[in-house]
Amino acid sequence: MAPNAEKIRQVLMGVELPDGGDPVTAGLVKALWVEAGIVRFVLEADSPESARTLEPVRAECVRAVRAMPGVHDVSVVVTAHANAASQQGASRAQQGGGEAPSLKIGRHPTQQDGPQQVSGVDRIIAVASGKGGVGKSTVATNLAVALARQGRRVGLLDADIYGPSVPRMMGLSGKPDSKDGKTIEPPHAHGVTVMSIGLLVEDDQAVVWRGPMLMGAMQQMLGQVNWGQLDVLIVDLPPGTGDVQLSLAQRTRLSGALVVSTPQDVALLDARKAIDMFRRLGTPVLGLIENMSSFFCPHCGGESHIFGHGGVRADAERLDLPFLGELPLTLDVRLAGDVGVPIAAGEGPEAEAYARLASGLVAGGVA
Ligand SMILES: Nc1ncnc2c1ncn2[C@@H]1O[C@H](COP(=O)(O)OP(=O)(O)OP(=O)(O)O)[C@@H](O)[C@H]1O
Repeated sequence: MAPNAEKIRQVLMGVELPDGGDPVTAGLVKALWVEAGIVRFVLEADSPESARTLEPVRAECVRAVRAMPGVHDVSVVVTAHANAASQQGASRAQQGGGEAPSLKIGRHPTQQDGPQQVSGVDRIIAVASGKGGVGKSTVATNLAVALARQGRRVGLLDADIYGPSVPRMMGLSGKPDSKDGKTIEPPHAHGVTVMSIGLLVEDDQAVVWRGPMLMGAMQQMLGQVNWGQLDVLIVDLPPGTGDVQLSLAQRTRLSGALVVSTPQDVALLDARKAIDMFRRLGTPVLGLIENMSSFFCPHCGGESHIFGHGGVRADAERLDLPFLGELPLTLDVRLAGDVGVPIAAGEGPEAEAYARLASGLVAGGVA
């Protein structure tokens, strides 16, 4: 069985620091993330100088965690403390050595007063989920395509820092261009203008970003990308209630959020946390969507409810929120996502389900 975060911490307490003690007790282990045998964390040093001395510790941490039964992938990155980096940046700026505007993603954010409108974009809808893997990116992608098929001018921003899957689902790869060195030209696919953190950084780079860098990256993807004129920008958020969600809701004028969940109790529990977060942030929750609602066996045609059924509708009623529909669990949806042609771009019952979802949002004036 794969170990949990607590077990990983215990093992890391056996790793020795050069001047004695261990990285956990010394408070160096940050952003520990464990899922299905994959372990990622940051060793955060006080300064760039001490970060350089931590390489042997990093290697030892990787070795120790990798030796644990059930672990099959370990990634550990050493960073210097965010405050140390920003203090250095500030002092450079004071000395007249401030950085030129750059397209490098992951810089610290600039100051702004309250939530901002994104130039040329009429509405921004965040697609959120409490739990990972419930199909949030699938819904965001297909909804964007379905809206575009109904004649809306649609953008899709993949802000899922920890698992950007929109490029694959939309069939996109390669770094986007910049004509003037200041603005990023986003690619287009299936009638949708798309930008993803996954198109801008190496696979494992953004995973180690902390709050300010995430905020900076979000600000750049909204403000430095040439979105053109859009009726609606769909933002695929990371799962949960972290820095990206907070930063987006506080810094950008959102029309609202759609919350995707499977009908399972564990997913619903997390979805309620996401709903609560949006309510506290003053972001309207536009409605709840039940994904993987029913499964139709391709062999016998029988219907089964693998993750239960109706739980999201019941929650929507209880929380007095709109229930926007049920989307089936089908092999074709998964295959379509894997080959980069979203199911909503074709014909059939799944595409019709997305078309209904899209027309409901258009009719309601939110998309
Ligand atoms: N209705 C569905 N039917 C079949 N497969 C689905 C369905 N919805 C999602 N999937 C598949 O489930 C997997 C996870 O979906 P997806 O990446 O959209 O989830 P997510 O909630 O965005 O995950 P995370 O945010 O944790 O990366 C993908 O392989 C996707 O193709």
